Amino acid sequence: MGEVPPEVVEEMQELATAVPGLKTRYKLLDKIGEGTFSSVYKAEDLTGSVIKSFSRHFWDSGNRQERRYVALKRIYVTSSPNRIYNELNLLYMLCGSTRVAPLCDALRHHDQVIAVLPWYRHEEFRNFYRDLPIKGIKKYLSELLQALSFVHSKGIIHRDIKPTNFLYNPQFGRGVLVDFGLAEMESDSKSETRHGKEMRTSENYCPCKGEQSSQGQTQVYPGNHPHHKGKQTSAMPSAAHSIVDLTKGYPKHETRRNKRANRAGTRGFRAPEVLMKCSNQSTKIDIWSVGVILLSFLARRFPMFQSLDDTDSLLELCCVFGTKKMRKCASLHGLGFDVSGLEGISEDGYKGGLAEFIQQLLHGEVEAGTFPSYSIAFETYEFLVNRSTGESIAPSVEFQVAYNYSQHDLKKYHDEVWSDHYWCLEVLDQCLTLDPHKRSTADELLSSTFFNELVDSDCTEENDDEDDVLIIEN
Ligand SMILES: Nc1ncnc2c1ncn2[C@@H]1O[C@H](COP(=O)(O)OP(=O)(O)OP(=O)(O)O)[C@@H](O)[C@H]1O
Repeated sequence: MGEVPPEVVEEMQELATAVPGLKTRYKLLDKIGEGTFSSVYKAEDLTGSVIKSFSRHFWDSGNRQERRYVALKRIYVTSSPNRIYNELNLLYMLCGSTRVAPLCDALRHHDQVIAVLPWYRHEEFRNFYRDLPIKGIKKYLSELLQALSFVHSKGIIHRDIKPTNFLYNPQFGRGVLVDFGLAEMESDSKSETRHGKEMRTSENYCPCKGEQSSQGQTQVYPGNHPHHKGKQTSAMPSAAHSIVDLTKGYPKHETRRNKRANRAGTRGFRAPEVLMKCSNQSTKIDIWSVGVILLSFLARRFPMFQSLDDTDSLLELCCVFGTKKMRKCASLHGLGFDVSGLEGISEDGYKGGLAEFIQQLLHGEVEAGTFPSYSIAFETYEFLVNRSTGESIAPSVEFQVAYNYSQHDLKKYHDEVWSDHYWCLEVLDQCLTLDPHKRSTADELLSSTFFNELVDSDCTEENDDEDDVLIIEN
């Protein structure tokens, strides 16, 4: 570890003083992260109790000393007690998976709250997303989806899936989900239900719920119940809630009530139903964010979407998917969608779907000659061009030299890599499906052909919480 800057040393001293008892159990070593709601420090577990109780969560790098390190997350005093309680409580519920960072210990003194997690040696996404080969992307996604499968099985939505919240080590092929600061129980996210009571009002009802039930079991709402036909009750939505009118803004004298829903998350990663204030949000919002990460890998862009507000974010999606699909998606959530005055947005978006979108992005880089022709990007580009034109691009000389491949090996390599790309694009389409009810679950994705070769090796997640012991002290 390099030299710790004096201001960080001072900050750590202040923290050790602010929380009596901390010094005897943990030795603060460095600051490793700073987010909106917390600062994170690397520390040594002086008593060894954390590692003893949570040993299976620590990644073995071959360096035994590393297994003594923990991460101390100091939650800022500006966070509301409810928020802190929510995060710690959810972390506690999620102790049973090695792909979710467990809460090993928690310290509190007055308004100072510290969560203790194992420390994970990981690589920053920015340093590897351009170069991870397709097999590496497969492993990354499999780790992330297994973490989500576990989280979702507990009925919890993470709400903030993004690369900085999934600590991944490309060398070990292991990843762990962190930061449950925005997470919530799926049942709570549906603002129609509070304290177990159904509260259907026009602000919190989303018609997609009816759509969902028509796809699964039938659910009767006053508006479509035979006895209520023609008798609109005031609590039911009469028409679209509000029009997402991207050109004209909102009507000045809007009489319809605005929709209310949880919109927490990080820009660029939020699912369309979050942007459209759907009150029937589910664990599928996390799957959308997985799709955005996968898009970054394949198109070599990070961040992929950068808009500052919800309207611009919807426009970005509109550029990719086209107005027809976005209108359909909006109507699912009881909204209109009007972009008639805007130029350059087509009805159909990329006709060849996400594959064509990625091809276009990579094409710019091919033209600029910014990536080597034996990289993952070149493989992806080659596959996409071949897919759209049916013509194979001749394997580059650099490629053959770099991998020392004979023609026979090259063909075998291509068959394998291309089938990986084919199935990978299928996973991408399933994640980035606009209709959340048609979007796949983490379990469905994990059983797709793309992950077949990993099934035997690592899709068996142990789920026995027994040896995880939580010690909470004031
Ligand atoms: N257990 C850990 N091991 C190693 N590094 C960690 C660990 N937990 C967090 N970090 C580092 O600290 C950063 C911030 O942590 P975290 O996301 O939990 O805080 P946050 O305040 O909620 O952040 P944000 O506002 O970005 O969501 C992470 O991106 C990561 O780099």
